[in-house]
Amino acid sequence: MNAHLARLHQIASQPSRRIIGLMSGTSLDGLDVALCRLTGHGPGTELELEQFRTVPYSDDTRARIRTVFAKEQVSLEYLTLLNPWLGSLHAGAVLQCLREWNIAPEEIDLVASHGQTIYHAPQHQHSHPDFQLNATLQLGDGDHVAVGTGIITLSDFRQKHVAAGGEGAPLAAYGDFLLLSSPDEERLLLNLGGIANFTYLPRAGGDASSAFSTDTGPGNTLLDATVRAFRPGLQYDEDGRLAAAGRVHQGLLAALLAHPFFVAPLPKTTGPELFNTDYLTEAQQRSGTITLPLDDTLATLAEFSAMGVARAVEAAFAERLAPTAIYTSGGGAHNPVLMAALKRHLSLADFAPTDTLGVPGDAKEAILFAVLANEAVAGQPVAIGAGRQRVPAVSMGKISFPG
Ligand SMILES: Nc1ncnc2c1ncn2[C@@H]1O[C@H](COP(=O)(O)OP(=O)(O)OP(=O)(O)O)[C@@H](O)[C@H]1O
Ligand SMILES: CC(=O)N[C@H]1[C@@H]2OC[C@@H](O2)[C@@H](O)[C@@H]1O[C@H](C)C(=O)O
Repeated sequence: MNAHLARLHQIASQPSRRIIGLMSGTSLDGLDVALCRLTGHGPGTELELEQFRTVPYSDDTRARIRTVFAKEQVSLEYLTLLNPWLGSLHAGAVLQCLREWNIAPEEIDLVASHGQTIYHAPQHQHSHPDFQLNATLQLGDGDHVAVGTGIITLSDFRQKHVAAGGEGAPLAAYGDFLLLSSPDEERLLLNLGGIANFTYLPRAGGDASSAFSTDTGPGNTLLDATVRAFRPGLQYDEDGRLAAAGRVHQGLLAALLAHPFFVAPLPKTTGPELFNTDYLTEAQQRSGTITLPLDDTLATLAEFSAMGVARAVEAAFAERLAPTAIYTSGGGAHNPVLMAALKRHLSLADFAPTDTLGVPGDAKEAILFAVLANEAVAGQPVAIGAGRQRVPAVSMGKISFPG
């Protein structure tokens, strides 16, 4: 037997595994590195987050990714070069973290690498009628991560989801279901990243077929892009200070919300391919607000993100009360203006960070991929959302051996 296959067999048979989850989201702030000890698999999975660090991206790395990120037309040569380059960069980041944590690569069982989403093209969003299909592309080749770290690596998690009828996202529901279901309450887990999404979790032991996750629209992506455009040098509106000084412009808000995405059935996904500065400019033109001051624009964009969330929650729970326990994660949870708007629109809910459930919000998505890798080697396809379109019961991740 191939020695790596034998090692993988042994890893799959262990009672627990040490898995490094890697995630780099749409905000391009850096690579999230979560060293997880996962005991068991399936709904009984126990997580111990041993270490977590975000390895910041340099301006050069950000610039390289932005050269192709969410763009319809790019240089194919550049894209080809970026794929192994990012894989090697991510491998280097893993080794750097392991050195800091005083852990040898041999002590790690698996790396679970999401890669960098470069383009997300669900059928409802892309513009090519020749292709009646969903597609999504993540770069950061898994073989490069495996060879660079010497650790068996699972990567490219989203393709199986697409192949089985999903949009390739959000995958959050699969990990949330395994780690965060509670017998005591139904939950909404709200992630406020570049794009916002939520997972609905029925009570543990209840009807798993009703669990699902959906994107709701922009989280921080339009806020960040606007700050970057008006204030070069700033990456985002820290603590929502600029937005807090502004006022919501109802005309611009209505123009921003006038898109079919907000009335499309759940679950659905989106990305900065749609929600970008062109989207904002077009809404400003329609509402005559091109000259609106920056603080008012940001206040309106925060309200827009919150209303996207509120509309998706209303759509999901049109026939009954929505769960009142909402647990937040992602960078937007640190934005008080966004949080205040959410609390106004979902006034019956109690909000708490996922940290109170033992899952630090900033690490949650990196942990998700460690959990998916754990299921792929030791568990079963995660069966949730049955009967709902676009929530296939699959195990995810492609396996790369280091030699
Ligand atoms: N103190 C803060 N005040 C305001 N906004 C903040 C603060 N801290 C983080 N953010 C916001 O959170 C963003 C980073 O969020 P996060 O890391 O969750 O995004 P991501 O993982 O890249 O996104 P996605 O989930 O879409 O992939 C920043 O770009 C910023 O907009
Ligand atoms: C295609 C893609 O990378 N989507 C991301 C993005 O960032 C947030 C939102 O849009 C979510 O759908 C997804 O990531 C998380 C980890 C998910 O799949 O659940």
